Amino acid sequence: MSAPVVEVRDLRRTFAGGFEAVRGVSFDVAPGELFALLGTNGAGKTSTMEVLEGLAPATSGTVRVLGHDPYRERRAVRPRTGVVLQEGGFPRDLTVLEAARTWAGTLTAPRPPEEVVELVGLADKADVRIRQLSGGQRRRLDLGVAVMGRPDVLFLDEPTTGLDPESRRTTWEVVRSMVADGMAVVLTTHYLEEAEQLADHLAIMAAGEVVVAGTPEEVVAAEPSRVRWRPAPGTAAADLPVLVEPDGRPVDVRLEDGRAVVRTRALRPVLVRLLAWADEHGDDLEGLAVTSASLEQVFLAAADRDRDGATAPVATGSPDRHDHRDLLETSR
Ligand SMILES: Nc1ncnc2c1ncn2[C@@H]1O[C@H](COP(=O)(O)OP(=O)(O)OP(=O)(O)O)[C@@H](O)[C@H]1O
Repeated sequence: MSAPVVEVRDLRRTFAGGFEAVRGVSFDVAPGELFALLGTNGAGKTSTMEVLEGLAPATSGTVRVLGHDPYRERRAVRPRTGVVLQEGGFPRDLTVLEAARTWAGTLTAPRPPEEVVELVGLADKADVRIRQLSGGQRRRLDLGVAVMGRPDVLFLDEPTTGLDPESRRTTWEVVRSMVADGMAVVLTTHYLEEAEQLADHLAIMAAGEVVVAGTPEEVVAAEPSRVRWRPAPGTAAADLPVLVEPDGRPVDVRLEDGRAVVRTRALRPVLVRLLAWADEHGDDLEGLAVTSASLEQVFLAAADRDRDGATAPVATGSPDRHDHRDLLETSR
């Protein structure tokens, strides 16, 4: 396997005043991989990204980008890194194409500016001045400029916040094509759909720690699916089915707000057993609803842990997955 493009080991970052915003974060990003960093507001995503981008030193721990310390060895890292310029990076009197050409002039082997302008869907705006672009169009120009030098790694801090769905899609297509060409991308986002669509691996941060990490499938599989129904009036907890998972572990079955609720990571076999139990006991399982775990559910559970102040990492590996989102009617 090729060496990781980004290696983060036990990264900590404490701000002046003593606030520890990043508390022992570790992850790797391989070439041609998109890694998404998710988390609630203030979870520490930007504080982490700034260290990766070489804008701030780590307080402790190790960060390597392309084998170098991005802060101390900025010169070695910077030319091979894609950075999205802050808005206003170009004189606003320049047209889109002039700005792209100006930037190309600073690079050793740039993509042709016309190609980049086309790539980010701004071909029809090539001769429009930057001051006349919408905010979303400016963001796309920034992205085009960031990938113009064919960097090995691209850092994107909330690249699609505030973009309309079409601009967001264009951004996704650009990022996808870059990843397909072998670029590594580290992305922070508040859009779970974005992470689900793009990420090879993701980590959810809460209060400065990674609380869940893995492929999107692993992360979702770590959260139990739920089966609910309305039991007959007067049903007590002792009347609920006693179910076991295929490995013999007892299934969590309880009464919640007048509903019977089953939580399991082995949805299919447990559902089969529940239906057999219902047949045997003449129970209609009225209002039966199956909710497969979703990234949103995992995110909300992580946010809850954040609120509770308990951020023990959840290990995810390659669990025996029973993902039947396509087969079952789901309800939230
Ligand atoms: N310069 C600073 N000095 C002190 N505390 C800071 C500083 N910058 C950020 N913080 C704090 O560090 C924590 C993490 O902030 P950070 O911007 O990394 O979060 P985030 O996950 O990117 O959030 P968001 O989703 O809102 O962008 C927050 O509690 C924030 O208030």
